[in-house]
Amino acid sequence: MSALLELDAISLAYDTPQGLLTIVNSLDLTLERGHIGCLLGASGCGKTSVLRAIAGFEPLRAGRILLDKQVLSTEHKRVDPEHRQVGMMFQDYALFPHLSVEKNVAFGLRRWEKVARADRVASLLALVGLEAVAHRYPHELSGGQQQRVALARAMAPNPELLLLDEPFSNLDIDTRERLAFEVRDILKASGHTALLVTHNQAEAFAIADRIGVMRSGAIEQWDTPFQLHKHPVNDFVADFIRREALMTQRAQAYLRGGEAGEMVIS
Ligand SMILES: Nc1ncnc2c1ncn2[C@@H]1O[C@H](COP(=O)(O)OP(=O)(O)OP(=O)(O)O)[C@@H](O)[C@H]1O
Repeated sequence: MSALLELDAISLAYDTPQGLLTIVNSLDLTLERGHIGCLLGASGCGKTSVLRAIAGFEPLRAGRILLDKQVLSTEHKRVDPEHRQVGMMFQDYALFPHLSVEKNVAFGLRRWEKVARADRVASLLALVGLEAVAHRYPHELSGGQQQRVALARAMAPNPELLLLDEPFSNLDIDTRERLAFEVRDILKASGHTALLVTHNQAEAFAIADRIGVMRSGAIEQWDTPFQLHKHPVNDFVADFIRREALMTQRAQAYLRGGEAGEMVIS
């Protein structure tokens, strides 16, 4: 395995009327190619800011962001979002209401040759199980279907890295975890590397190969779900993980699979 995404001591801050507000201070993270990473933490700890910085929407105050060894951001340099090979799926899905499912997915492929574009859209719709609704409009879909359109649209140009901001937050609680497993299967089937943020532990444990537990702009532990559960590095991580011990049976089954990440239903 090789590192695809590297955050090397990144710092982020916002200009506010009260002065410069530092949100993230010297954060490190390495995500392997083909892995699904997840930033997990309470509201306001800086998860979305980190995602936006990786997408190129926020400047760095210090540190470096590298994708496949290419420097995307430093304090002095910022590659434009559209030139980063990074796809982002937003919390509200941001689907185009006047475009059909098919056309939403094809949106980022406008420069592709017609036949190649149609093939790509068809294979993505098959992957996310939406062939039957290809001609419907977003308002004619369930929340889960809309989420899968948004995922297919983000995956369409085949970005090196997918960023997913609270991808399940608009769905009801019963649907969330099921879809987290479904999205994991889709990402694994397509071989995509992805980083998502959530404040929901069951979702994180359902989907991720690596989870970063965040507190106040820092990652306390970046590890496998199994290690986080069994060997938290400090009291904060231990409390955080145990506090949400109401994880569903499927997440627990995934954990029982240990390091291999296989689901063990017992
Ligand atoms: N443009 C901005 N200007 C000033 N402060 C901001 C800005 N964007 C975010 N913040 C602040 O930065 C902190 C981190 O915000 P961020 O959205 O990254 O956190 P988060 O962990 O993703 O939270 P949530 O789970 O609620 O989305 C918060 O205190 C937020 O109020």
